[in-house]
Amino acid sequence: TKDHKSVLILGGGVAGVIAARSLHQHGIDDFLIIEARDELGGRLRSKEFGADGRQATIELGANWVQGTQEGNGPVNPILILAQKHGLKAAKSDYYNSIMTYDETGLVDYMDIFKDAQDAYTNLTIAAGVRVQKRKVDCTARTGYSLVGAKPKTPQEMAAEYYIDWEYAQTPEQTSWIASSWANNFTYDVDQGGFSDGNLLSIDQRGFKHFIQAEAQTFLSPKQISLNSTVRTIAHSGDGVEVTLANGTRISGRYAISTFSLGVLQNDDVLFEPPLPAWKQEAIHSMTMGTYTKIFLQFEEKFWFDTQFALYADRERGRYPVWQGLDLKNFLPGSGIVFATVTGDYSQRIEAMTDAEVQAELIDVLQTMFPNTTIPTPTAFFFPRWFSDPLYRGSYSNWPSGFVSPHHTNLRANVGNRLWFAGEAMSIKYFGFLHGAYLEGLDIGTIIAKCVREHECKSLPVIKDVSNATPFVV
Ligand SMILES: Cc1cc2nc3c(=O)[nH]c(=O)nc-3n(C[C@H](O)[C@H](O)[C@H](O)COP(=O)(O)OP(=O)(O)OC[C@H]3O[C@@H](n4cnc5c(N)ncnc54)[C@H](O)[C@@H]3O)c2cc1C
Repeated sequence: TKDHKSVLILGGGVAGVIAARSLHQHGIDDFLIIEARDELGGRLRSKEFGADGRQATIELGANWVQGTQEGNGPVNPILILAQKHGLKAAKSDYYNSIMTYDETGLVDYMDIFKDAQDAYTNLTIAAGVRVQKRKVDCTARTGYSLVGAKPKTPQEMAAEYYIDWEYAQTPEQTSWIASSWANNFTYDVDQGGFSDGNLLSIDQRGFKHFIQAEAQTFLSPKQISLNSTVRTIAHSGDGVEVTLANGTRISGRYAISTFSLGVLQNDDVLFEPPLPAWKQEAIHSMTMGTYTKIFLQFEEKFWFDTQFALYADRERGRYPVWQGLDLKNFLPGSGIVFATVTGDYSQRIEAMTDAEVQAELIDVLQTMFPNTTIPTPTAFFFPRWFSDPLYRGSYSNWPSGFVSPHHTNLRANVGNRLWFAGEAMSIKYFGFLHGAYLEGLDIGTIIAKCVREHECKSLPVIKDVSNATPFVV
């Protein structure tokens, strides 16, 4: 055993760094962040992309501060950090700076696009009514159908997709109620949200800069162990012992696992003893979505001048959303454009070669721009989040079969010594950076109290998640 610490923080993403900062702020510095990669930031991952001499920093993972602040209302804590550390970001105009395409090229179907937004507003309002009436959750697809939105044409499906791509799963896979509150608590000022504004990081130090700079304000090198992959987490009433891939063992009185839901679901890290049944049920009942950005660089820009473009294919989810970076206020002259796919489509392309995916994208661009001969890109890249054993997807999404007690259990500690934090544990902001931040803050604060007072007050657990009314067959 190499070391003994008061607290082991497993994972150095936003939740891990902010948990560490909470401990520090409460006078506890005897902790160690154990991180598999060679830097802090987790799903804030940037990359130098482009042909030689024409490279730019692109974001493979999180890119937006989603929901900023309106007036003196509640502020997204990520915005505070971004401003504190001078992050360079541009205003993202999702709904106005957009052009629409289909299989015949440029076609204006903004009326359909607006109808889809109205349908989504109706969906969230109807979800609120269900909450008040204590009605059960259903899928967002059920919700859409009940508010009368039944997209059938490629344009209608693409317009609807422009809302659900954020959940990285289809309305069939997504909770009607939870997706609505997730939207409201981040974007809807009338419902206590931050704002409907979004800032896209174009900082050439990478979006990760804000969290790495924050870490530098309080962390010393001896509090971080990089390039250290955790294989097993042994936990008992006395503490936690972690074994790394190289055999090193590190122990702590407490541990906070901030690994993604996907990592917990796929046994990439083993718990000894295995996690209790109530915890496993919660872990496997939430879902991990995948959101994939596919980057292309060309010698010259030949595409739209708006920030976004929507492409309606006959197949729902086939390369529907495009974003240009070669724009004033973004990365002018970069020649970079990227498409986003999500969910099952992400998994599909992860199973293909880069060359195959590139060929499909060129094909779609050729359809969108029939009067241009699409040249060969000078650079091409997309990350494989779903297959990556450090993530197994991009972020969590709440399915309709996942009920509130499941969430209570997902968040709960196991015994007094093993705790959990990270975006998936945030009831209001699951999926988002600010969800990871607020969970790190909360659990770090709880553990600081545990360490100081030698006693821990557990989070609630519901051992048997049961129906209010039994099934009668
Ligand atoms: C493609 C994509 C786009 C996104 N877009 C946005 C966005 O625009 N805005 C937004 O708010 N959110 C966005 N998100 C979500 C946001 O990135 C996450 O919610 C947040 O970064 C999660 O932070 P975390 O600390 O909970 O987890 P993580 O960042 O996953 O931190 C966990 C850490 O554990 C490490 N780890 C994993 N396994 C091991 C192991 N065995 N041993 C040691 N270390 C390990 C990982 O390397 C990681 O650093 C996006 C995510 C992705 C992937």
